[in-house]
Amino acid sequence: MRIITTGLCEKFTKTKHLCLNRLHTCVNHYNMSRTAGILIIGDEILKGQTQDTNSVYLSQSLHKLGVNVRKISVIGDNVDEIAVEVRKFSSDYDMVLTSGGIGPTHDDVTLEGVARACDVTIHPHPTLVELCEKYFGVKDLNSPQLKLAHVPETSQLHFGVDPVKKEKLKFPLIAVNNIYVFPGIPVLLQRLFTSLQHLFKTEDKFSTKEILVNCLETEIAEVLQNCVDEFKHAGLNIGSYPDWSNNYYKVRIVLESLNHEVVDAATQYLHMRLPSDRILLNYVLDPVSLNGGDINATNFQSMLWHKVKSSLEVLEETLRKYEPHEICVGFNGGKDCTALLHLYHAALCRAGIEINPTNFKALYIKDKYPFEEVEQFMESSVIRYKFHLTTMTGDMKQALEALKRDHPSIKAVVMGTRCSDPHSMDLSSFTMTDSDWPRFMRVNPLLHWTYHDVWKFMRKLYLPYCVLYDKGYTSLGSRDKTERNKKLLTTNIHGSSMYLPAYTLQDGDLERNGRL
Ligand SMILES: Cc1cc2nc3c(=O)[nH]c(=O)nc-3n(C[C@H](O)[C@H](O)[C@H](O)COP(=O)(O)O)c2cc1C
Ligand SMILES: Nc1ncnc2c1ncn2[C@@H]1O[C@H](COP(=O)(O)OP(=O)(O)OP(=O)(O)O)[C@@H](O)[C@H]1O
Ligand SMILES: [Co+2]
Ligand SMILES: [K+]
Ligand SMILES: [Mg+2]
Repeated sequence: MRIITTGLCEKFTKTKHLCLNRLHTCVNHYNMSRTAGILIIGDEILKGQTQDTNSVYLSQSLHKLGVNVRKISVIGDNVDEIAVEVRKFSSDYDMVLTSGGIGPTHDDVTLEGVARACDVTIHPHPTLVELCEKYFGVKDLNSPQLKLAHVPETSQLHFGVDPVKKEKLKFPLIAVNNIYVFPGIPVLLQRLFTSLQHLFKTEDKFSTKEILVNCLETEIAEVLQNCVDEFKHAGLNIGSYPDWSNNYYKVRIVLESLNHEVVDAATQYLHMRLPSDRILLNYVLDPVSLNGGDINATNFQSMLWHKVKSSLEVLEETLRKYEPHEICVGFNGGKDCTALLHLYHAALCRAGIEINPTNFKALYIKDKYPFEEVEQFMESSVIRYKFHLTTMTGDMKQALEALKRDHPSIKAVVMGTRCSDPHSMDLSSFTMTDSDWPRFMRVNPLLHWTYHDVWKFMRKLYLPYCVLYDKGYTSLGSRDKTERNKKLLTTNIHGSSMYLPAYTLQDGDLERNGRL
């Protein structure tokens, strides 16, 4: 390997360093980027009374600007502790960003801490005094209003310009050496940061690639370690993040470097060594935003496409017969209504109906012992699809009576019932409820779908579904009356028993095996 030792890397003039030839990669390029430390200050955060969002905002924003955030620290409103931490951060990192503690009350001591860290005193800054006097109409230097004008002697004031309105902001960001003192109020902090990005911006940009794998972390740890070793001089950062809630992958591998060639090479390295059938290549992060555009002939085998088309026709007919606010989807987090919900959303989009909680409604009849996982999934579905969920409790008939009474505009319930469900053989696409039931039109677009059709549809489109279906459940009722399907019980390579996911069930007729 040829080693260039002459001169400085064109990108990094900070330190003289070696460049390894092949990838033109600098030893520890990654670690040589501009570094930052973030200090979150406030007793309320340590007590858990306020949730800190500023560190998330700052670290994301700095990362986008090519800054390597090395540490986030949370400390209380204590001058000594602030001074110690600021001093350490200031010498350890290229820049320090603090949040909080610059208000007018006794517990706002950040600027005092910063002054002490820099061995300077606090004084009233003429520009700030003038600003505060104008803003608050108070002239007394000892007033709380003018406390805001007392800053470390060597402070620099940075006046930002609103990137949209192009107006100069009223209050500046206070900086002492490499320490930037932000207010704790998130909107103020964000406004200041966006208006002063140039202070933090670097020449660098992180290049990032993701590999999603459907393996356990234990199964890929060795390959990842080999990759780390292989690229250890190339300035590569690899993260492995398990996701327990995703239905399609178990681990997200993130590769990152300031040199995109390193990321490309490492990605290729991993693609060659990870089990290829476990790597997700076309994962769709947000199937909902496709507005049903993914529901087309190319995505499905012809038999299933035929059924999908018929179901959409039933939904189109429903939308001709009823106003959107007269329709709701019977949604209990089960697999059939999850597929249905997506189809109905697509039908609304295709009909040019705006997606909002008035036009898109669902009904949940909650029984006494719901699975927590089901309810979590339902909550995330509400956010994902932006529908209004009406929740009714009690026995199903009573709940439907209450629905009639409390929501008289609802005339039709779209359901995920299939012919193979109990008592469902003779249903049609449009069947009124039985005479001894509260009267609603039951719309059944999925009647002719099989168990496997539902899974093929959902998994092809990467629709999220309730995690219980990945843990051996194949049909869901209440918690006290639902078990995993024994047909999915198997033994893993280490000899312990485990359940396979619902979509692997061979015989669809056995889907209700776990229903007691
Ligand atoms: C909106 C709605 C209308 C229903 N109408 C009837 C009905 O008319 N006759 C009936 O026997 N069951 C009716 N049911 C009950 C369902 O057929 C079924 O028993 C129930 O959804 C429980 O299904 P599961 O056993 O698969 O969980 C209705 C359910 C809902 C949500
Ligand atoms: N408690 C409920 N609240 C609202 N709708 C319901 C409820 N129970 C059933 N439904 C409607 O009836 C349909 C048929 O119920 P079923 O339990 O067979 O299907 P699922 O819950 O979608 O899936 P799974 O068969 O896996 O449980 C559902 O798809 C849904 O539209
Ligand atoms: Co170099
Ligand atoms: K990890
Ligand atoms: Mg169910």
